[in-house]
Amino acid sequence: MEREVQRVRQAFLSGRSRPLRFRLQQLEALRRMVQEREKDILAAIAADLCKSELNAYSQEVITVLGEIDFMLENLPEWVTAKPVKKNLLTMMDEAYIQPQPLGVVLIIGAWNYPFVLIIQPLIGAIAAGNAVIIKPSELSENTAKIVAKLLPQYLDQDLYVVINGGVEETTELLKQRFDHIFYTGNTAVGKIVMEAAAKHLTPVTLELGGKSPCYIDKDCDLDIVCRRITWGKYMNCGQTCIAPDYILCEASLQSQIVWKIKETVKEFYGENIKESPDYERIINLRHFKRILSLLEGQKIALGGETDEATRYIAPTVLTDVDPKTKVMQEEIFGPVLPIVPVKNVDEAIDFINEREKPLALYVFSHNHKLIKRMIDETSSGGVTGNDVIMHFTLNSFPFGGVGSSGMGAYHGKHSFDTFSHQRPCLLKSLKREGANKLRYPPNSQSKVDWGKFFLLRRFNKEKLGLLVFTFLGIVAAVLVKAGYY
Ligand SMILES: NC(=O)c1ccc[n+]([C@@H]2O[C@H](COP(=O)([O-])OP(=O)(O)OC[C@H]3O[C@@H](n4cnc5c(N)ncnc54)[C@H](O)[C@@H]3O)[C@@H](O)[C@H]2O)c1
Ligand SMILES: CCCCCCC=O
Repeated sequence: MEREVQRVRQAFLSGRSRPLRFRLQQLEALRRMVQEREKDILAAIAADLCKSELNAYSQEVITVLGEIDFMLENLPEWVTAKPVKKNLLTMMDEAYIQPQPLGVVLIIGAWNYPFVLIIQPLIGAIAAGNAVIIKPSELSENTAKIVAKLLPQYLDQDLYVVINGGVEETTELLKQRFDHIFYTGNTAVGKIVMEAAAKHLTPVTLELGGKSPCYIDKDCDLDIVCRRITWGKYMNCGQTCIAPDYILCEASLQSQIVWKIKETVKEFYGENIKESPDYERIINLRHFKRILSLLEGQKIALGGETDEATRYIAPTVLTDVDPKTKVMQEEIFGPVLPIVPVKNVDEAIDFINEREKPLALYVFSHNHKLIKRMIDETSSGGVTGNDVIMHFTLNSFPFGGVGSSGMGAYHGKHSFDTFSHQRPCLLKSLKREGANKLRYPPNSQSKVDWGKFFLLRRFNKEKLGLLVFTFLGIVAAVLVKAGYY
């Protein structure tokens, strides 16, 4: 492992990942890989999650292609040095911020969207000029294998390396020194990653999970609300980091919500859900059993049917859920939707604030003020009002968590920034030494006064213009009087 990381570091130190032209060429090669080997990639995702190729394409491949195009379009502007505002002491100097690659980046992916969750950060890391080691999730083994097979066929083999393996290999990998670690997965392992990173003072981005609440106000169109929630909750069989985890609403709304979700489930997946190409399966038996255990003692208002052999769990809704029960203590990450009755929006806000900060928050209401209030008085990684999931799709947004749902963010320019060091560069001349005398010892009151003038004095542009104009006027008058003109 050590030798492998060393090999990647040597490739980074060769400097070839840095030129803009190289980065663009690698991103184009990655796009070619996705386009030319689309069938293989879709088949791998489909095999891992019992997902139709159409769904694999629209949930993962589209995002990857969109991200590459966005980078190719904007990278030339992002890599250029940006001049910064100067003060009176540096007025004659060159001052700019130059984004630079961090070095060797480790990307650890999760299994639930196994392709996009490693390739999207990879795009950002390449765009920022880094070398990368990718560790896909071992639970989505088909995608892990295809990525390990394809990447070396299209990208620089020494700069971008896939290492497959489970906990043992990841533990070994985490002992190595990296310049950034980008981890996607559960919060418990997030802590392990951060602890390992701390040994080398390596910065981390942690894309974690949590229980994302969904508040439904009584003032809304429940048909539309339930259609949107059904889509976001049961997509990928509930195994989505930003799926609405549970509903908060007034008790009287529960029966209508259950009825409307039931109708929508029928509309989306037909009478026989097991036959629907749009309904996935739970990733493995361990997660299947974990989700089943969350149903114990609950009032199942919809669904609840399961089949262990195929790891099928029907779209399920629980009503009158007690917040103290197990289903409300951990992220569900499956097709089970508890409804927790609350009296009103105040109680909903308190409920959210008494718990860990979630990755996403959803609020449904015709009342814009109520949505704004919910946003102002709570905290979460991201928010979508009157819909679910959709903030993920806008790459001008930073995507990430807050508190126990994660730290750092990515997507679009935010990925480029995450994998870059914003290096401040101040270039002075060896001339004009006179002005520098002010800061050299021995110090004096008049030097301090000049320092205050140069560094603390605020000029507004008009006043400064007037000052310069007056100064030039005086110089001109002196010169005229001295007979120069
Ligand atoms: N914020 C996001 O973007 C995002 C996206 C997807 C999933 N998630 C979250 O991830 C969780 C589901 O993923 P998961 O954690 O089950 O995925 P997982 O089991 O695939 O684990 C994630 C990665 O961690 C590694 N890993 C597991 N145990 C480890 C250990 N002890 N030491 C070192 N590495 C280890 C795995 O090899 C894998 O690559 C959910 O909480 C979900 O909300 C978050
Ligand atoms: C539509 C794709 C959503 C991907 C969300 C990633 C987290 O699980």
